[in-house]
Amino acid sequence: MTVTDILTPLRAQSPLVHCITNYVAMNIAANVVLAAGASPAMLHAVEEITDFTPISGALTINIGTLSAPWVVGMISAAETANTHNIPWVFDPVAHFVSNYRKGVAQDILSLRPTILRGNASEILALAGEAGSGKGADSGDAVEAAEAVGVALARKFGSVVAITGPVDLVTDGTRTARVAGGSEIMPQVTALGCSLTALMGAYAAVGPAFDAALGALAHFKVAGGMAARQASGPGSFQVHFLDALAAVKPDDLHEVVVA
Ligand SMILES: Nc1ncnc2c1ncn2[C@@H]1O[C@H](COP(=O)(O)OP(=O)(O)OP(=O)(O)O)[C@@H](O)[C@H]1O
Ligand SMILES: Cc1ncsc1CCO
Ligand SMILES: [Mg+2]
Repeated sequence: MTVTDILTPLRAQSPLVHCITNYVAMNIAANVVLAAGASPAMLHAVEEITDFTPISGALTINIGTLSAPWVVGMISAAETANTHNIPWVFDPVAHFVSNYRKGVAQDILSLRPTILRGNASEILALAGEAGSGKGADSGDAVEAAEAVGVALARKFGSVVAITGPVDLVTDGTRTARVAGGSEIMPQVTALGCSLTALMGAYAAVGPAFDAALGALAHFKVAGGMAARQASGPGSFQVHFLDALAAVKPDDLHEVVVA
């Protein structure tokens, strides 16, 4: 399967991406979206949703550091996106760590995100399967979550992206895998959250499956480039932003393996 070139229109249009994300991810996610070529805005107050979500090219919702007032904003933003046909991406960070978070994740999922993006432990737990996730970090293999990913895609009409050493994306019928990147990537916090934000930018300019695949490939290519320059997780972050900006549309085909 080849990657449809959505990166060219992404950079040409630089879509506005409304990101509701966590305190850990806000800065790096905004920098990732900018480096790739789009325009992020981080806001979550329910009072701003009716003005802001409809003028955005896409919405992303990440529950990494949630609290009750934020949840009201998240639900309102997802409903507003649905009303206005704005694509939105859901990242159910560590939703299995508390009953509260579990319930919030199911409430947001029931609103049928355009794309669901999580690590293998998060995707497994959405279907009630006990995995080995440790907080925000995955303890499960992507392959172990594949069947659940396909079932969730069919149930909610979402494209499901499961990340790890080899990423998997499915719409319930088609499946593609993306290899590459670097073992340093999970050692840098909030890179998955940043990928969710970038997926929003891709979804603003292309169909959901192609958008998810394009964003996954963009991360893997940039991760590989950055790892060749970096001497550890710290310098990796700097090189990763440079690499995201340097990636060319044709580079993305190299990492799609099936
Ligand atoms: N072992 C690995 N080798 C290569 N790439 C990896 C590896 N683990 C993760 N990645 C890549 O790192 C990026 C983030 O995926 P990951 O599964 O770590 O997200 P996450 O657990 O949600 O992260 P976070 O919650 O810290 O934001 C993806 O692009 C993924 O392909
Ligand atoms: C470490 C961490 N804790 C809550 S959100 C987050 C960022 C990675 O998901
Ligand atoms: Mg995550």
